[in-house]
Amino acid sequence: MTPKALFALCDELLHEVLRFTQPADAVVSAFFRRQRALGVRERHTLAETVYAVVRERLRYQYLAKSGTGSLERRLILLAWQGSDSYMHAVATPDELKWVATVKLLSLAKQPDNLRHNLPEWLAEALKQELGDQFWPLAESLMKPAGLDLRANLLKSRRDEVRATLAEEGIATEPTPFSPWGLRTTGKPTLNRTETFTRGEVEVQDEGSQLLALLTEARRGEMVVDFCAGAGGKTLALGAMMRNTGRLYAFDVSAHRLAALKPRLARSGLSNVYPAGIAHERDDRIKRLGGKIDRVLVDAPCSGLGTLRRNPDLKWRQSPQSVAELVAKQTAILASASRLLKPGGRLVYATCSLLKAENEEIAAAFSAAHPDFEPLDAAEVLARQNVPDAATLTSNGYLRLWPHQHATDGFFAAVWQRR
Ligand SMILES: C[S@@+](CC[C@H](N)C(=O)[O-])C[C@H]1O[C@@H](n2cnc3c(N)ncnc32)[C@H](O)[C@@H]1O
Repeated sequence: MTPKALFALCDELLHEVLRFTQPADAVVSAFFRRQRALGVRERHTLAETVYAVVRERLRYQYLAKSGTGSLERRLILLAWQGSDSYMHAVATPDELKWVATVKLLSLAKQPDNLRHNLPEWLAEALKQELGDQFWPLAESLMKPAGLDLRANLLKSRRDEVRATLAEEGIATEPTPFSPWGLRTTGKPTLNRTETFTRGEVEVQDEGSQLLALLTEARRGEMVVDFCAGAGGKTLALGAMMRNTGRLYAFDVSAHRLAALKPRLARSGLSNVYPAGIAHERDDRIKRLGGKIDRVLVDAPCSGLGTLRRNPDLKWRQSPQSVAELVAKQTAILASASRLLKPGGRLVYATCSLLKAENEEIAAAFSAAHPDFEPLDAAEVLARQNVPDAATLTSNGYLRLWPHQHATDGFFAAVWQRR
């Protein structure tokens, strides 16, 4: 494809993504499905350029106030992630001069929003929560995330998986906290490796692995993954249970549960029972009331802890959408808790950074449910051989931050039913 044609496609894709009516990853995948002629590198360039604009949208829009041509073209020239030769083939000498000049502008004396690139409501909430840690967090949220993997201990060991991946050209390091985790650099195409097709490894952020560990799920138990989605945590729970007992994977989205099927087949698990539910008070939940040993509620949330991967979420969420999520989270947690037997374990988790979806939900649940005793997440993780577990928690809750722990932002609260 000629540089000019690639720029034209980038313009079209950026225009679609910046409408923010659909998740950016869905828009990008649908676009690539329509543009079959695009090669791997071209796709990479388009996606990375568009994501760079979304990540630092306020800064780029400010810089693009000068210059000529359509706004999309100016944004692409500023954020271009492809080769310089393409840039030189497409941009006029004046445009090249303009890009070089505006990129040197200092934003130090400009309003904060041009540096943190967050909507005002979110920046305010995070500043209140984090104080002087706000800026390190804001900076980390503008960087792309690395890729973490989880070794499937049902099929292999972490060091063995690391060795076979290395043989297949993928270098990894053990993650610092999760005993199953491996961290890669760059973006390797994992699904072409035999280690992956044999089911010995899955993609999973280290933070998600720690959430699964908080359940302490064991052999022979009855366990529910209440909001299982495509089953990232289900697979980890099934392996913790050593493929014994019964693990229900519930979700209201049949479409998401369908994505669990091929992953289950690779994983070697046969103790998982995926089931679509209509809502959190579905009859199936009532029938299982009081019978379950462990329940993980990986609640639907704003996803703001994943801004490194999904930077469009900051432009798609709002105080209104967060308020709606809070109501949903409260209802799901209350309903899911009824599944537990006395002595059973409840874990509520989100990938949100906001107190409203995290500590406030957990505190309200504790106040309304005196029969649930809060457990200290650091003690639970230490029992699961997580090193330095106390550095991962605050006030007894798991609190992971991209700038501190190099994971996505995660929260979890743990209770035991009396
Ligand atoms: C954070 S995602 C789950 C991610 C998944 N646990 C994983 O590890 O890949 C939240 C999920 O909650 C589901 N959900 C939304 N409302 C629900 C409800 N009332 N009951 C159960 N699941 C619900 C969504 O469909 C979504 O898949």
